[in-house]
Amino acid sequence: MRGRSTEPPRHSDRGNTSLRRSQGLSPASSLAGKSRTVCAIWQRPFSFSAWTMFPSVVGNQRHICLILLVFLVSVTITNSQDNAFDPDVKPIQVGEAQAPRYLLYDVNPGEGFNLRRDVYMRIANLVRNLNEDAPWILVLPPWGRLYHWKSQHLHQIGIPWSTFFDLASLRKFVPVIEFEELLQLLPTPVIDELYYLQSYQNWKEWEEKMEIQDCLQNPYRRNEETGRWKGWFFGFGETVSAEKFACMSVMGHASSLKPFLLKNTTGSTVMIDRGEVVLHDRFGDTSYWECRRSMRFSKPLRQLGDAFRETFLDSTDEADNTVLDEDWTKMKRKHGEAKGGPYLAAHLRRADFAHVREKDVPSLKYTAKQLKSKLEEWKLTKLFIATDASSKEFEKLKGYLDGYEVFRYEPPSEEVHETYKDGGLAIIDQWICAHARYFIGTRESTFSFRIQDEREILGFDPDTTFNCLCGDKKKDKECEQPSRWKIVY
Ligand SMILES: C[C@@H]1O[C@H](OP(=O)(O)OP(=O)(O)OC[C@H]2O[C@@H](n3cnc4c(=O)[nH]c(N)nc43)[C@H](O)[C@@H]2O)[C@@H](O)[C@H](O)[C@@H]1O
Repeated sequence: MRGRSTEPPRHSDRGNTSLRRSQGLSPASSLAGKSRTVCAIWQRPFSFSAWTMFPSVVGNQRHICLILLVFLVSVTITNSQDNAFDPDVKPIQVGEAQAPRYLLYDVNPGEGFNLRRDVYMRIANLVRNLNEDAPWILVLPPWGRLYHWKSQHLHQIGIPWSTFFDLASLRKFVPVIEFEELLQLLPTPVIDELYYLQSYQNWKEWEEKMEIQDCLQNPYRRNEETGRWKGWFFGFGETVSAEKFACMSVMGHASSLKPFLLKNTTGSTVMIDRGEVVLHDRFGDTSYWECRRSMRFSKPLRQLGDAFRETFLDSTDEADNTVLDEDWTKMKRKHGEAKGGPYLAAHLRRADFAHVREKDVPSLKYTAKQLKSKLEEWKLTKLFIATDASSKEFEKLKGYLDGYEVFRYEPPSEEVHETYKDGGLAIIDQWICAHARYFIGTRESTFSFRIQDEREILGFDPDTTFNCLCGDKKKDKECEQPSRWKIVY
């Protein structure tokens, strides 16, 4: 299967053309809210302050409400008529709002943080697509049990998304809630339907298809007493279970699950595990980038990164032209607008990566040689290194970089590490790399890819972003540089 341990090919283009659409909830779901608003205004006397500012409008209030109501009903009916995949869907009647349904997902336990972020984008686009027809809410899978999070003294399970990301920003793309919020809403901690995705075996030609089949593997177990299915459930497996379970073979894009979810499931909570099996609907289009832009890091993490930049790297947003608009939907930068702080940043992925992708990861000595050459070219003396290398390796690398100021992020207190965990420190590393005058990453690492995205959002010249270190053996050959996946609005 493509795209398991590494990011999927960045060229997925087959898919549902209906993905290009305006933002926000579907007409159906927004109708539920809008109809309530309309009725509230209808019943309200003329004291409603915004309206009283415009007497002529207030005078026609009832007429406007009536027109709005007729318009909203017709929009809903038109949309339901457009619904090609399910003729049975009934148009929603005013005052009869559909309850939202909840989509949960999980990813192969072996995957790292930044590949998981990529899977979030596939599922978020699916949920956005679902919302064109019915109100669905995406349930954010708590973070935990990640192979790369090595700090044993920290409890790193069941971490809510708000620790790492700004939920208000995510919600400007698609409705989301934390898993623990969902548990508070449910009468019992039971997920109605659970589908374990798997790839088709021995396929010859790629075609979009799916079917319920025997499980090739299954990490869930049926409890004979209750008949319910038990499993990891983001570390909440002691209490959480699923009512129904099936394995589903899939070959397709994330939104290929839409008709299945709308027509073949009835539960109010539906979970798909192994979300990485489905591909991006489209890689690199406007919708992809909107979702990516909505994945703002949480403010405290950004502030910690900014404080480090200012203290050690003489870097501030004002001086570097990297001022962030708090509302991502309003932020649109041109390439080259961002200048970046007076330092060079490198992401040096080592640990397991150095074994799995031996040819792409240079030795420390050759890394230093490449970095020195870039520092000279850019006339910079400060170097920030984000790395999962051990302290011993880092000191060795520093030894090769004599004459330069070399920095690595250290949390200002143990409390910061305890609060934001290994995942938070990695995000701060990414944030600092994203603000450098010049960035060079590790080939094929999704950690480096996400830094490249961030720099595209900030408006850097792509020449300063899409660069990677070369393996030792590539010294004399041409070293392939990363594809330039530029932002589109
Ligand atoms: C070999 C493969 O590599 C793939 O990793 P790759 O794409 O680089 O990137 P990720 O999927 O993020 O996984 C690498 C993890 O290692 C840590 N890490 C890597 N580089 C740094 C760094 O510079 N600073 C800090 N603080 N932490 C770092 C961090 O926890 C990060 O999420 C994995 O997704 C696959 O599961 C597999 O392990």
